[in-house]
Amino acid sequence: MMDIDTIISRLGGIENAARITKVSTEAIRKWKQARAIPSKHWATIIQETGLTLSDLQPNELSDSIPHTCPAGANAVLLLEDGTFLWGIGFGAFSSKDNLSIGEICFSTSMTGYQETLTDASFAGQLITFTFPHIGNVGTNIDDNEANKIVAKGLIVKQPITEPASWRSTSPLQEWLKQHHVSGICGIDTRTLTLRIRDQGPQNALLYFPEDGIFDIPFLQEQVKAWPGLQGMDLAKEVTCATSHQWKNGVWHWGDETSPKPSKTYNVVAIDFGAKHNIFRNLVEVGCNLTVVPATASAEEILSHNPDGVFLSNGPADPAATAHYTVPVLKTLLEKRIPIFGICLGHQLLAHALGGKTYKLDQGHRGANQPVKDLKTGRVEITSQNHGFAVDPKSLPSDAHETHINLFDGSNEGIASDTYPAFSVQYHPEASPGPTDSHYLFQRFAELMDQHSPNKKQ
Ligand SMILES: NC(=O)CC[C@H](N)C(=O)O
Repeated sequence: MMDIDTIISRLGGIENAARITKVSTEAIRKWKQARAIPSKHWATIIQETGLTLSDLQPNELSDSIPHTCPAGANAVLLLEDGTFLWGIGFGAFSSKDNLSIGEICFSTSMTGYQETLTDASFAGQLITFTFPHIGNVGTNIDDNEANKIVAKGLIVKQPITEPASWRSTSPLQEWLKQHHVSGICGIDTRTLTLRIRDQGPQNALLYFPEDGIFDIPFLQEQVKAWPGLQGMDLAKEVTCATSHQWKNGVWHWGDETSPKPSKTYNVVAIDFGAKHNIFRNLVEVGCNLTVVPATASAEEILSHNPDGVFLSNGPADPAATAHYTVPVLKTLLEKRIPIFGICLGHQLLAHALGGKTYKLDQGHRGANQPVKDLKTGRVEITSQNHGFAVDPKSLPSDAHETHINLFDGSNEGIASDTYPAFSVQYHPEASPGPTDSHYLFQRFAELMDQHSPNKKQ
């Protein structure tokens, strides 16, 4: 780790440092005194001194509390357990009024960082990727799963490089800036991941101040005071404002028009923070989609004469969202409307059937989770992003477990024996991830073929 005196001498002393950074010698003396350099000067200093990230970043977890920012770092990641990680910030600067605070989680996906950052299920969470190179292909206008970045912050190992893709329309750090989201690099993400794995989910705060001033006691207070995801309903914050139609199907290489499905179904999708690729896949199997807000009443949903209802993925604690959705879902079940749920939708269906959910010690986030279909014995490699799970023992006798996770045996799917309703914990739409489970969209179409209330009329 290089200290501030060495950096100033590398720049050729105070006079030269002032000339290179275009600030007064007075200001350089203040930096020396405070042992901190404001963030906006780092790019120039790195360029002029030829310093590398490893010269600047301690790159180890520290439980002791350094009250001054080490020279070279300009951003910090604080964990609730007292861990400090100094690093180099990118994307938007932080502000004290709008902190990047939430639960820290890791994703093992090697691709699809843009889809992950825009997946609304990540509301209230900071994401660290176990894959060290994030940002290599920039960002583009097609790979969004929502209209904005929903994750609270991004934590990566390597600095973001120039985008190497013909599809890129904006480098990752610029795109983050446009969406007012901060990132930090130079972090030992392996050690960080082990800490999250071993100690379980906890609060974290990423701080990248423009003025280089770190009010550590304030930041520590904030990270401790954040209430945590348990008991939190964030679906209301990420759902759509009003009902609307969804028309786009899956994007086919070189052709933006999907083949016309032979049958069509009237489907109402309840949006708890839905990923766009789920809707595209539903259109692909013939669904005419009406998307309604998370708080839509049963009357409103039924007024669309649905052949089926889809329950989307979404953020935070299903038990909190269940308070206002279970009465609606119970009405739909009683009316024998075919129901298909994904992730949060799966957990809400379990609640409506009388089951319970709990917080996992270790969430599943990545594109490599093996799931076994208990009926066929077939194993699917799935894309996942969840921190809560359905307790299969809590299910009533007329509902059964259909899929399990082969990493930890947790529940991955349920079906009702009384009602035409089934759901999965994982993400058959992938985006990012493998497409082994696409058949589930077809299964929903078949359920509507058999049980649509409109068929009987
Ligand atoms: N992707 C999702 O829908 C996540 C569901 C829920 N928020 C969980 O973390 O378990």
